Amino acid sequence: MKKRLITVDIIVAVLALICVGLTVALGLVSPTLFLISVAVLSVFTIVILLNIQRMRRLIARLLHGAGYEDSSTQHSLANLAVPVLILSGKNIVWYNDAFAAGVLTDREYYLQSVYKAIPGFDPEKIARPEGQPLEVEGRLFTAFGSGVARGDGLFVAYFINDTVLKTEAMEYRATRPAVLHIMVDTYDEVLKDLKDSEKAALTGEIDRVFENFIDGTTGFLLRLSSSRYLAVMEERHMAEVVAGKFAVLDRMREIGNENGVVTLSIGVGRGGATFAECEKMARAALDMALGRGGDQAAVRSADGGFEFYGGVSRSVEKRTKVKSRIIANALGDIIRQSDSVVIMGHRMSDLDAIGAAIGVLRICKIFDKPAAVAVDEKHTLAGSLIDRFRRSGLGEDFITPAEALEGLTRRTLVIIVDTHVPHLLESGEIYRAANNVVVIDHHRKMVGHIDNAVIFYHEPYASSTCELVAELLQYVGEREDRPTALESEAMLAGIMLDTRDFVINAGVRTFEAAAYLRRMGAQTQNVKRLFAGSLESYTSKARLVSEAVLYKGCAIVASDDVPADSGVIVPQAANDLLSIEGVQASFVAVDMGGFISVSARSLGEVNVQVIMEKLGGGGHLTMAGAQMKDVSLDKTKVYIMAAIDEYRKNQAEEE
Ligand SMILES: Nc1ncnc2c1ncn2[C@@H]1O[C@H](COP(=O)(O)O[C@H]2[C@@H](O)[C@H](n3cnc4c(N)ncnc43)O[C@@H]2COP(=O)(O)O)[C@@H](O)[C@H]1O
Ligand SMILES: [Mn+2]
Repeated sequence: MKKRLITVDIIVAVLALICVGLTVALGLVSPTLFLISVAVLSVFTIVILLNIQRMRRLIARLLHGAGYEDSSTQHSLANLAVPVLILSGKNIVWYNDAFAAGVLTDREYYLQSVYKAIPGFDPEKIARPEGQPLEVEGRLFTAFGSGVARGDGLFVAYFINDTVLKTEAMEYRATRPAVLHIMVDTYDEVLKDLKDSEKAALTGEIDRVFENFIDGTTGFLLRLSSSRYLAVMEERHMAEVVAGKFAVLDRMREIGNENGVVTLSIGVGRGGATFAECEKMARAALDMALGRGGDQAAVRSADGGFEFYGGVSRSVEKRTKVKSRIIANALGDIIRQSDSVVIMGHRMSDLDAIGAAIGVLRICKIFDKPAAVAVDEKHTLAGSLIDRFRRSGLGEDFITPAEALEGLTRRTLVIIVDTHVPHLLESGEIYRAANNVVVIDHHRKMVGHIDNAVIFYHEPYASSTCELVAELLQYVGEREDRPTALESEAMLAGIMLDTRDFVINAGVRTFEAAAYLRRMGAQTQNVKRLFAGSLESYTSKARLVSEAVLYKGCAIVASDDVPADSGVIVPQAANDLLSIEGVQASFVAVDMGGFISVSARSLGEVNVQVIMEKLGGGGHLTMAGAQMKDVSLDKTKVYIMAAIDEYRKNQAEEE
């Protein structure tokens, strides 16, 4: 077909050249005849131009073959109510009346390029079983076709007008419900000690922000209590709220007084099949937002995934001693009802995990229950603490996970400390084999957390798990049931680790817990000794610190120059880097042989949790980490820098 087109083009060009040549020759022989022939030529050209569409149609008929004319195929396609188009290569050579009336309606398109006539037209996509969605003249079609997708063969395309179906489907999706559970985190704090008129002015400001938030939508917002709201909005508006990264969090944070700023926690359920399902998802999402420290939005989608927005401010301590007392009573009851207790922390346990486990062990001893701490002593960062207990004749308190598993019965209680996600446990097998599980943890809520615990004591506002356990100890047993000095020092070590010696996250309750442990005989100099390392590890740590480069207020180290058993020197180097002037956050990445481990720290101005989440890790605002497989150190450094870039960009936008 292409060849035929070229032949026609050549013949037309040759004839035109002959005409021009003859006219010129005539002009040389007779100027009068020349003028006549020019006039005839002009009239001829005008006639051709006036009939160009008819000629195109004629040529098109010639091109798609005389055999096709008047054929039964042609008649069946011509009369078909479905718009049909025939192409030769990229050129439109035929279409039926339904196509002219319903697809390209403005003029004729014979011998025109289909790509110009129908932008986006793709023969390969059209030939797929699901066809190609196309928009032509404001109408929506799905085009199906067959034939030679490219080249010079014939290609037949059918156009199904599904404008109504698609617009209604879009409208259906855009009007799906999204449910939002909203909590004003700091309501009581900011209103504390205010005069009635001041309270009215401040709550008026809060209401105005909420009104502006919902007014731009077709949804509604209901106040459930002074600090709790429920909103329902259409998916089209929810998508805008998400695209705007929940700007309402920032608007609200602009309100405040000397007591603090107003922060929100928002849980969103979207994509559920019913209102009830979305509401349930929203509740779970709010739980997650609060569990991560508040001042953020958590969005739960139908596939069970979470997305988080915000979370830039420091969390406000929101705990009550009443809750501690209730938990202590409930824990006492369940320990009493069990035959034995196994306590375990997270993998690569540290002083907070083992310190808290030792505290819980004391609670079990108060109730006279056989109990032990399951720990993998080959992979622990709390070796100095466990050794100290062994040297004091208390080695039997520590057993291997395999031994614990062997002794597990239906009535064994498993108490998990310092983590709340199954994949970080010292032993997933012990957890899975347990009938009764209790969780005590202070980490920000993570996706996929343990959901079958009889007691889930989760306090993201606590500095450490040891702080929580030290409080529980004060409410169990009789007056004389007290932790020993050795146990108190173990718990104080956990608090000092997670607060970096009371610098980070140390609230009133932290100091109260520390004071209690001091009263129980804990000596800080003994605790400090648990942190002491060898000269070799000190030198390695100093080397790591010296390799730091500064980038956008952050110190970054990427090194393979660490001893095989580098243990605590990596997090310690990250801690030390924060003492350098101008460093707001530190990131130390090392090759652990098989994977890259990153320790990230900040003093609170930078949320390292958000940055580490971009690398697949997590943690807290001031202390986070990530582990990466199949990636080089250099690449890790690039990823860290990119995550810092994005964080700084978001920070700048929020300011
Ligand atoms: N992949 C991850 N997902 C979620 N959360 C993660 C992930 N990887 C790490 N995290 C959390 O991030 C923080 C920080 O972890 P880190 O490894 O950098 O630091 C922990 C210990 O290695 C470190 N540590 C232990 N002993 C000492 C010591 N003697 N001196 C200094 N530092 C030490 O302290 C961190 C303790 O963290 P904790 O268990 O959370 O209390 C951490 O939360 C990870 O869970
Ligand atoms: Mn820990």
